[in-house]
Amino acid sequence: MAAIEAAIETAPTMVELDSPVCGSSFPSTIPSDDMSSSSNSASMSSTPPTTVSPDSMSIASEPDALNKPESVAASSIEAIVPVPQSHGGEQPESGQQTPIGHDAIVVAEQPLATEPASAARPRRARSSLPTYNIAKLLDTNGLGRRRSKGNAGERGKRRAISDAMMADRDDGSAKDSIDAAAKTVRVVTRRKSDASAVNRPATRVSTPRSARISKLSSSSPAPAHLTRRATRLSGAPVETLSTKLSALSKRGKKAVDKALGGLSRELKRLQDTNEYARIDTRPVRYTVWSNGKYVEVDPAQATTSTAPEPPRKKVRVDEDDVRKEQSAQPEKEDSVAPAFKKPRVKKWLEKGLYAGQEAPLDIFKGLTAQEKKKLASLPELLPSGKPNKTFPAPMYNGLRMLIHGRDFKLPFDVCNPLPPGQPKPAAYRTMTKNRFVGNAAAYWKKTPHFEDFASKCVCKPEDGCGESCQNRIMLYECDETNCNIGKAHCTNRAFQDLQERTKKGGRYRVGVEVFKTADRGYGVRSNRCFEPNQIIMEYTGEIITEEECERRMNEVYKDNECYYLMSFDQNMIIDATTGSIARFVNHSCSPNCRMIKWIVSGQPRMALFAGDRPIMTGEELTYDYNFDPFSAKNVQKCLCGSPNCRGVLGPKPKEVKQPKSPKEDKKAVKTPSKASARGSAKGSAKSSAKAAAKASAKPTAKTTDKAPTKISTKRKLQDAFDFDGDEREGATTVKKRKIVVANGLNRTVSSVNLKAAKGAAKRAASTIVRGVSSISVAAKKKTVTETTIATTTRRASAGGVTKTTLGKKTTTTKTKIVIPSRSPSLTIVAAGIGSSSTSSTPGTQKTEKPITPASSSSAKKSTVPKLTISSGKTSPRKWTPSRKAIEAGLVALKSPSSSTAVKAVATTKTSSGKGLHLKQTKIKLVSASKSSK
Ligand SMILES: C[S@@+](CC[C@H](N)C(=O)[O-])C[C@H]1O[C@@H](n2cnc3c(N)ncnc32)[C@H](O)[C@@H]1O
Repeated sequence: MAAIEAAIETAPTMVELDSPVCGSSFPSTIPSDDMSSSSNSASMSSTPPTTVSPDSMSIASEPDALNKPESVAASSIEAIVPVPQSHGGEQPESGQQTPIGHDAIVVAEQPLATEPASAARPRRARSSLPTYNIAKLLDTNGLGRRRSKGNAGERGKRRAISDAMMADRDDGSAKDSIDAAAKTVRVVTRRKSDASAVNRPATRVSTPRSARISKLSSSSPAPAHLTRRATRLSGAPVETLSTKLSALSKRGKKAVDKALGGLSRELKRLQDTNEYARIDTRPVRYTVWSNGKYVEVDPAQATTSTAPEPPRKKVRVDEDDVRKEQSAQPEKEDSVAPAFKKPRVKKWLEKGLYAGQEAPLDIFKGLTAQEKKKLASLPELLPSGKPNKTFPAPMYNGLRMLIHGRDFKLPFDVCNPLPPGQPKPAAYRTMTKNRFVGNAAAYWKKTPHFEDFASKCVCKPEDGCGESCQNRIMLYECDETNCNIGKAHCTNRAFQDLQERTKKGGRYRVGVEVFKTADRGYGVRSNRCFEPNQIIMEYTGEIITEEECERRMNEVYKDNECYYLMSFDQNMIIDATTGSIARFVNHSCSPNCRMIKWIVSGQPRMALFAGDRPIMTGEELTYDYNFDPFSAKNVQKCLCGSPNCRGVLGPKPKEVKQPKSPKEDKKAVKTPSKASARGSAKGSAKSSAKAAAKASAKPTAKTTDKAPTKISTKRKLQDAFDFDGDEREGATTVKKRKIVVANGLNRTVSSVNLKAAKGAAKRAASTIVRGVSSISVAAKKKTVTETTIATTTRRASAGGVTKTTLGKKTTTTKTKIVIPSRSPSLTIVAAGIGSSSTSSTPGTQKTEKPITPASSSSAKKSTVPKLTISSGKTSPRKWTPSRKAIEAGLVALKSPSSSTAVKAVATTKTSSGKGLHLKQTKIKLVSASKSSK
């Protein structure tokens, strides 16, 4: 006690001696306005910093700290400095720092108002505020002083000063003060020393330090605000490094000093700081947010460092499991006391959506026979014999969905990723329904199927008017008048389906859109998916007669680049110049669609159907024009880009009429199609179709035509167009062609006809005129060659044998040529371009170079429908064959290689008008099959 008191008393004395000794002009007091300024002023001082009470400095710089009794800054327990009331007549304000010389700052804190002054002040404390140059006293003024935060800018300066001072010291002024005892003291000082401990040489202290401390604390408890705490947050005084060091023996201190020697001086100085010890002196504030809003927290709670616990995740506990566990618990406890917590068992979903619902006893209940049949054939319902060990499907393998069905739906954008804003063709008049113009209606009424369609099919409900439906085979759409099974079961109502689909409108229901192709003008593409054979859109327009067509070609469309004319029946043409967008569908040699003509409610209608494979969104829709250039001059280069492209908009190779071997002829007689002789009786066509349907249903009908095929025409045609090797493939492959009996469902007319070619070709006196022909005419501005072709497609009633007869009355010189019969669904193109074989001299008439003198047509004009196709302008993508090719083509035309041949009469006339030299070539093709002769 006496020692401590002596130490306290010594301090003022030393201070008094300090100034003259040091010779410094330090002011005894430097009043500071506030804490920060005091801190700064300390930093700005030219005196080297001291390490005395660094914490008090840092704490003093924190205004918050001063307000909190438990966090009041002070030195450590060992550095309890009595606060005198007055010194030199000046009383610093509470909370101000009182500088001690330039180096050390002791925070002068007034005792709390609640504490009595006597208790807060030691007995012998001076009323005036003393100043201590503790650094000087400790001989640590040459060392750096720890600074409060935010004074980094002054570091360099401080270092410089410090170095200078160190140099001074090295010069000897302070040499004497460096001795062995001081070494120890310095170490202690550096490690958070206190003045009293340092000032007293270790040798003078006889009692152990711990004893002294305890004595001190018990005898004169320091005011709470002056008691240094290790952390303001913990509130509990901790044993500091200095106390530990001071308790060490000399040897131990040396060891520690050595161990710390690796640290830089700066770090060593900082070792006693909270920052170094990673102690947060500011409470961490936790904010609470709920539903995106800030929640006010009780300030008392907010100031505490304890963070609110995050909400715990709710753990779902299955009540059954709890009960089970509870019931199982006593048993287990009885047997073996569980040492560890039982691991949780993972739960798996074992049932589907409809778990727990009763399965229908009879899944076929309420279904029609057809539905039952369909359901029974579902592979999902067939017993597999193996237990299902994979994830089970919804209840009963999705039976509910299988029975009731549910449409799969996706947002339209997903199905239709096509970018909008395609360039649209110039405005044109549209027509959603065919319209007869002129005599066309009268013509139509004269056709046999105008009455044929009315007779009913013989299907049963379970058949659903499938492939064996004679209506379907005849390409008659079922309706209430001609269908035996009714709408509920009938599947042969494509046009009605189309109408229902498009009735509400909308892009998806319409399903197609016009777009601009790179090289073929406009085209049509799908903006939805289509199933195989599904109806896509109708080809509508004005139904005109051949004569009307010719007139329009010459008068109305003579300047047009493209004609939208489709031959689809005898003497009738659909002119889609005013019509549906189906007219923009381009040709492809590998098409994904077919253009098929149907009779719907007794009216001729044409529609584009998907092919045998589904169509995806964005695909360009194409069909095979079966484009017959007829003359090499009229050929247009095909730009479809398919691998098997024929190179030109020419006829399909497979459509080359297969000559019949005598064997086949015999077979044909035996086939049921014999009943198809149309001429036998009115309406016999349908009955023959029924017979044909039965025949076609039998798989035996599939035969291979092994007879040598004469394809001279096609080959010559290929030659005419100068096909290269690849393009010849089509011609060579038709050498041996299998003739497969068509099954009748949504097949092209051509395939139907091909099937029919099996037998009844020659006896096809009764003709079902059903030719699907497309017309594409290339126009030329200056010289127009007009080719007139009359087409009659005759199809034998026994499954559709078709004969094509092309004919046109000649006006001038007649040149008869015989052309082998082509596809029944012949597409006729007369793209007459300036023919080199005709003179362009106005007023003169030149007979086109006779191709082959042919026998005159034996076909009766009255029965041969005519199709007039006029050539317009030259297509910009004009195909110009070589002369040799032309010759070859002509040779081809005159090759009567087929038993069923078409005789053509080609006429050429040249006329002029309005400065234009019109050269018209009219070719009349007449069916000249041997049988019909
Ligand atoms: C009925 S139009 C089709 C629509 C036409 N692309 C348009 O822009 O109006 C027939 C014409 O289209 C062109 N065309 C169609 N398919 C073609 C193809 N695969 N290659 C070259 N041109 C084609 C030909 O000029 C042909 O005469």
